[in-house]
Amino acid sequence: MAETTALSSGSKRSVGNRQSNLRLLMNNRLAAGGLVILVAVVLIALAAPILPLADPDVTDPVNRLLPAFSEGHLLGTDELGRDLLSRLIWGTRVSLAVGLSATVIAAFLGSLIGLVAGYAGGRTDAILMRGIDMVMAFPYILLALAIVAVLGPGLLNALYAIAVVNIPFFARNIRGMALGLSRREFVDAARLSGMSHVRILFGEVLPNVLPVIIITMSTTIGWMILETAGLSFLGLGAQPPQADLGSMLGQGRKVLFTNPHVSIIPGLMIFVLVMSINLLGDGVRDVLDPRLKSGSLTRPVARTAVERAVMPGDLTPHRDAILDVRDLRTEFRIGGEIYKAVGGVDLRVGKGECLGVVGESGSGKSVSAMSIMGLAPTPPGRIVGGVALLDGEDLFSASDERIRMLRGLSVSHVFQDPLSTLHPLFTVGNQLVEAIQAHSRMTGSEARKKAEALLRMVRIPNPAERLKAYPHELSGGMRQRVCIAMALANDADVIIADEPTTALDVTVQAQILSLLDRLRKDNDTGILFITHDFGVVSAICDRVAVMYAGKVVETGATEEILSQPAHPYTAKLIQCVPVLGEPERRFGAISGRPPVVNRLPDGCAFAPRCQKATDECRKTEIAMTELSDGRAVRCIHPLSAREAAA
Ligand SMILES: Nc1ncnc2c1ncn2[C@@H]1O[C@H](COP(=O)(O)OP(=O)(O)OP(=O)(O)O)[C@@H](O)[C@H]1O
Repeated sequence: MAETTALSSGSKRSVGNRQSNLRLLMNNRLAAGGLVILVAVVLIALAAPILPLADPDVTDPVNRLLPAFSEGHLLGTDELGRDLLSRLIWGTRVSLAVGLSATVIAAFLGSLIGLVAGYAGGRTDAILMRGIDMVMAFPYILLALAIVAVLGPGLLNALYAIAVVNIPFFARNIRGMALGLSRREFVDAARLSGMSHVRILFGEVLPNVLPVIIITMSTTIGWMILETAGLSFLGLGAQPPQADLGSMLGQGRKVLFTNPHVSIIPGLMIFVLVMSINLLGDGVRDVLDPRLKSGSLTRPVARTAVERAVMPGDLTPHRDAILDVRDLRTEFRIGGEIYKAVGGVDLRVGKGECLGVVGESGSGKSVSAMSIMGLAPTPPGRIVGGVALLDGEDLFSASDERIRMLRGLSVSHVFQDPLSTLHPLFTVGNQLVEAIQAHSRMTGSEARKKAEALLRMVRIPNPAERLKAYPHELSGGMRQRVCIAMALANDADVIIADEPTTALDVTVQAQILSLLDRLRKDNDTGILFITHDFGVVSAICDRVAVMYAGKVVETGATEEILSQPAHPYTAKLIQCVPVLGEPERRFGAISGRPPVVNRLPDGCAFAPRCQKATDECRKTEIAMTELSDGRAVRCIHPLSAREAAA
C-alpha cells in the first residue's frame, strides 16, 4: 500500500514536472513560436497522404512553370509541370524524416562513444577520441561528399553521411561530461557497492548526461536538415523523381531568374523549418538547464528587486538598533509557483551586539540576511514587503549607487565557504587591497599596510608573507580569517556572518568565534550570526531569533532562551545539541520535515510536527506574543517552565 502511494506520488510529481517544464517553455515566446510553427509543419507533412494533393511526381509539360495562385496549382508548377504545393509538402516530409533519423543515429552512436571513452578513460579513451579527432580533421561537407561518393548517391546514403559527420559533436560533448561524472562520489559509491560497469554507465552516468544529449539533439537537428538539403541540392541526396527540399531547390536553380518562385518556395520552407527548430531547441536547452529554471534567460541582476505592495508607515528605528529589519518578506517565483522563503521577519541588531539567527536548513535564515543588502538573486527572488533600516536609512528605498557604496563599507558579509568567496587566481593581498581601495582613496602601499594590519588583527601569523599567498595555499581556518579581515577592511557597522564556522573543525571554529567576539567588542560592530547550531549560539550571541518556515518563532536573550525555551521547536533544537560529559543524554530528533514554502499549511507551520498542537493551532496565523521585555514567542501553547526544564 505504502509502495502504491509512493509510486502514485512519484508519478504525480513527474507529471507536475512535465507541466512546469512545458509552462517554462511557453513562457519563452520565441521557443513557443518555434514550437507552434514546427507542430503545424509536422502535422501538414504527416497528413500528406490524406490531403487532396496532386501526385507530386506526375509531370504535365503543358502546364509547366505556372506561377503561384494558378488555377488548380496554389503554388504553381515546376519546369516539368509538377504541382509545387504537393512536392513541397511531400518534400518537407522527406527532409524532416531524414534530418530526424540522422540526428537519432548521430546522437546514439556519438553519445555511446562519448560515454564509454569518458567513463573508461586511459587507452580506450585515447583510441576512441583519436578516431573522433580524425573524423573532425576533415571539413565536414567534404567528408559527407566523400562518404556519398563511396556509397553512391541516394537519400539513405546521404542520411548515413550526415549522421557520421555529426557523431563527433555528440561524442566530444558527452565524453567531457562522462569524464567528470566518473570521478564523482556517487559513481565511486556505486563501484564500491559492486555494481557492474555497464549498470553504472547506464544507471548512474547516462541519466546525468541525458539532458545534454537532448539539448545537443534539439540544437543540431536543424543543422542536419540543412546539410541533407545541401547534399540533395548537389544531386547526391534525393534522386528524381523523389522530392526533398534540397533537390527542389537544386531543380529551381536552373530557372532562378525567369521563374524564381520554383526555388524561393522550398528555400523559404527550409528557412522556416530550420528557424523554428532552432528557436525551439534554444528554448528546450533553457528549460533543461537548472540554472535557468526561473524561465528567464537573463542572469540575476545586481540587486534584489523590491516590489512592496504596501509601503511601510513608521520608519523610526528601534532606539538601540544599528540594523532594524521589520516584517521582511522575500519570495521566489519559479514557473508559476511562489515560494515564500521569508514571510514577515523582524530582526534587530544593536551596536556591538551579536544576534544569532537559528533554524533548520531551509527556514529562510540566509535569504533573510541576503535580502538586507539586496543579495538574494533576482530573478527569481523579490522583496515584497517590509523594511530594513540601517542607522535609520531604509535600504529598500535606497538607490543602486547607494547600496553599492554601503556594501562592504557599512555592512559586510562573511559566508560559509571561504573558497567560493575568495578569487582563486589572485593573492590574498590583492583581494584585501581591492576591498580596502573600493571604499577609500588610499594609495597601493597604504592599502597594503592596512591589509597587513588586518591579517595581524585576525591573528594570522607572518602577515607580510601571507599577503603573497593564494587562497589554496592557506588552511580552511586561515581562509575564513582572511574573509573576516576583508569584512573588517572598512570598519563596517554590521557584519552578516552566514554560518562562517560550519565548514571548519571544532578547534578552528572556537578560534573564529572568539575572534569575532573580540572584534565586535573592540570595534562596536553589530553581528548578525546565522547558524543552525545552538552550541555556537551560546558561545557568541547576546540574543537569538529562532526561525521556522520563513518566520521568527521565538526571540529573546540567549541565556533565557537556552534555559527556558518557550516554543516547542526551540526546545527541540536545543535538545539536538550534544553536551560534553553527558554520554547518557538522548537527542530529541524532530520528527517529520519542515514544510515546503510554496505550500505552507494554515495556522502554525510547525503544528504537524508539534506534540502540543491542537486544532486551534491549525486554524489561523499565529501572532507573536510578548512574554517579557525583548522576549516573544509565536505559539498559543508555549512551554511552561516545568516542560522547558524537562
Ligand atoms: N536562489 C533561489 N531560488 C529559489 N529558491 C531559493 C533560492 N534560494 C533559497 N531558496 C529557497 O528559500 C528557502 C529558504 O532558503 P535559505 O537558504 O534562506 O534557508 P537557510 O535557513 O539559510 O538554510 P541553510 O541552513 O541550509 O542555508 C528554501 O526553501 C530555499 O529552497
